[in-house]
Amino acid sequence: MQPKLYIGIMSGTSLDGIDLVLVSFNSPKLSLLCSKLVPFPASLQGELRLLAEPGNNEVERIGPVENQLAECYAIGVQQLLKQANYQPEQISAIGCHGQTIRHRPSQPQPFTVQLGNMHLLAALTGIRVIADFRRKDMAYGGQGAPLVPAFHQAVFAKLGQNRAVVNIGGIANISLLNADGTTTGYDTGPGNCLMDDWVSLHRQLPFDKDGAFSAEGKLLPDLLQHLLEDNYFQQSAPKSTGREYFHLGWLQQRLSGQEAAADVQRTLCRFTATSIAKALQRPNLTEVYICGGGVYHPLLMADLQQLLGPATVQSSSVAGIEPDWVEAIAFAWLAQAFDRQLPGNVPAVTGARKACVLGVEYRP
Ligand SMILES: Nc1ncnc2c1ncn2[C@@H]1O[C@H](COP(=O)(O)OP(=O)(O)OP(=O)(O)O)[C@@H](O)[C@H]1O
Ligand SMILES: CC(=O)N[C@H]1[C@@H]2OC[C@@H](O2)[C@@H](O)[C@@H]1O[C@H](C)C(=O)O
Repeated sequence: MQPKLYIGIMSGTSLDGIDLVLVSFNSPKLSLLCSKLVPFPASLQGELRLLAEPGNNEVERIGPVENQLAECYAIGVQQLLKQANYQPEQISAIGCHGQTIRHRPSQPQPFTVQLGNMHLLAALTGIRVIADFRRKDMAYGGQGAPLVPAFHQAVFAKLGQNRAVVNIGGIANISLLNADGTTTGYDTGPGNCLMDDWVSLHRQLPFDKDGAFSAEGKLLPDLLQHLLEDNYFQQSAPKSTGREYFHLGWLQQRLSGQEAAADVQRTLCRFTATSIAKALQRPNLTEVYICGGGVYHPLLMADLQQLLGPATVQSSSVAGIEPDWVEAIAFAWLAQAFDRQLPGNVPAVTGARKACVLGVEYRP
């Protein structure tokens, strides 16, 4: 059978830009043909940041931003196809996550919002788009997140071994790929988002490059303890969260104001590592694969290795997938699962009442 080509588009909670991948699926094998990061224009990034904070006359602003997102996604698709030397007619579909601006899975009327005018994306690219992956899972009582565990299971699991995959983006999420073939997982809490907010406040940098700011500070054990006391960490799974919960205000409420800025940064790094490590505690865990931007923070990786040993903590690249592209590949994978009418959610992860085919089709 001819391999099928899919494009995956992910723009995550860090708001650094759009990850695009071109993937060839020749079931059960997949190969990454081309990848690209398209940064957000500063004005769109600013708008998205504001829309992700509740209460800024969002309704009037959402419309234009949805169109601008579609335009940016389409530019990325065109650049990706040019770079890889493919034509739109050769692509089966684009799997597009959209841009999350609100995620409230646990209130009496749960909802999640991913922006992006997917009709416009289909019209601009001439390619079918599969999007709106989260809301069907929610309609069946699920959290609508995390969705990557099904993909992690398909590519990283090995029967007889307890493995874990950890995505450390703005928010961190884990997939536990158990020796018996079952998969569980959830959002563990902040990944890089609080470190990003803190270094931006004190050093006017978008993120703590190579962990330099964290490395200047010392760990504040009382603050670490205080941060870990938040109710989110006591809740049992299924659970998922977002930047509307873990933001700068959340951190500032827990500070005395006497702390040195670098010490807070060091403690935030340990906080992310500890919340992940606590979630992964189990006998006979052998391999932990890390993806997402957190893999480039050396102190975070060292903290994780220290807390999780004797399991090995390594980049997902050792298992054959570059850490920068795991999430975008997952959305290409979810689009091909839609086309094959295969379930995309893992009910044991999201808490949904049933396994569902996820996504909605937008035709050009
Ligand atoms: N060299 C580096 N040193 C330290 N941190 C880095 C480095 N490169 C990337 N990061 C971190 O990774 C983040 C981006 O990660 P990623 O692109 O995985 O997030 P995302 O996909 O937007 O988020 P999410 O998975 O929550 O949707 C940056 O904001 C930064 O904190
Ligand atoms: C609502 C939403 O967009 N959640 C994201 C976010 O970023 C990481 C974590 O929080 C995860 O739950 C999810 O993304 C991945 C792709 C997921 O659904 O698996």
